[in-house]
Amino acid sequence: MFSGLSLKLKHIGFNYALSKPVFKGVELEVSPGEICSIVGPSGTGKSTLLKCMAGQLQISQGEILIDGHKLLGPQEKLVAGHPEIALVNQNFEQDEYFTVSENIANQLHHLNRQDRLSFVQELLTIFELNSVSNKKSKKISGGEKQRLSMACALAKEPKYLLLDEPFVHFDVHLHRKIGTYLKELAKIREMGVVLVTHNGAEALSWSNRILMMYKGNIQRSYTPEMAYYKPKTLFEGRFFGDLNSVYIQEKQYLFRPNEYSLVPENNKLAVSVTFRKSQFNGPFIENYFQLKNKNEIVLYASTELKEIKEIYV
Ligand SMILES: Nc1ncnc2c1ncn2[C@@H]1O[C@H](COP(=O)(O)OP(=O)(O)OP(=O)(O)O)[C@@H](O)[C@H]1O
Repeated sequence: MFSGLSLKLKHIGFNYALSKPVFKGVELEVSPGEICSIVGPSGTGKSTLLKCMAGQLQISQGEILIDGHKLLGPQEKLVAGHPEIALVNQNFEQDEYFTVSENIANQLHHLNRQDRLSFVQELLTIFELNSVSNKKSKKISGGEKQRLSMACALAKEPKYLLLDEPFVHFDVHLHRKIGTYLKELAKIREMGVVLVTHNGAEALSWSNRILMMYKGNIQRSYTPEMAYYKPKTLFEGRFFGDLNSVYIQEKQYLFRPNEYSLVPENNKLAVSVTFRKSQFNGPFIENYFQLKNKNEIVLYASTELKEIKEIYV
């Protein structure tokens, strides 16, 4: 499918000094052009895994291969990291005494002057940094620093881009714009992207593949459609939005708030419900119902479903 090159984790493990392993035996392969998201509970090791993949932390077992070559850890080389791998996290690594434009341009020495100027301008525009382009980067806001950090990482034209919650300060419009840009760029440049996020919607709309990490390893690999509509458990499915659970004859059925019918349908099972409340949510109304066992479910609809006593799932 791709050119055969990849960022490959072979059975890697890591522990902070004197602590028990954060993870053990992690296997992962990211191909050029692929966007792969990692989701999972807080403290499970997602950020640590990205730092290992960037060559910033020394793994305790296994190996990491970048396009077939071993990635050296910080104990094995003078300057930690790899020129083909860029990591964007909350530690913004900009030179505070350079302006925003200069910070971006400083990553572009591989280009000639004309291409450098036009790429700087493209990134300033995409990341909406034009109005602060001449400000020293120590004088810009937290959100602007985050955008600059991402612009600088993209300016390096890395083969692999590792993003750790890079969009937390972005508003809805910028979030969508940058996500779309990133997707196009990954495809055009054949850049492999690993995105760690708590935002399930982000993972669903941008990724080719979603990895679920918990209990010290990657437990599941899903397509976005499978992660949303075919989660293995309630625990996993809830990372991607509301998920209902009902028991019919002691068997659990999981379904999304848009996966129901109000009229009997072949192969669908009836569930008795009692309307509780509704809540406006922009494009739809959330209708909350109680089940016989007192558990709650939520259904999305264009109207209030006050009169409904039975649904089919
Ligand atoms: N510098 C450190 N020294 C010691 N332990 C650490 C250090 N950084 C993280 N940890 C521990 O390693 C484990 C994994 O942390 P990590 O930040 O990788 O998790 P995470 O899945 O990214 O969490 P979150 O989703 O909350 O950001 C946690 O138990 C954390 O407390």
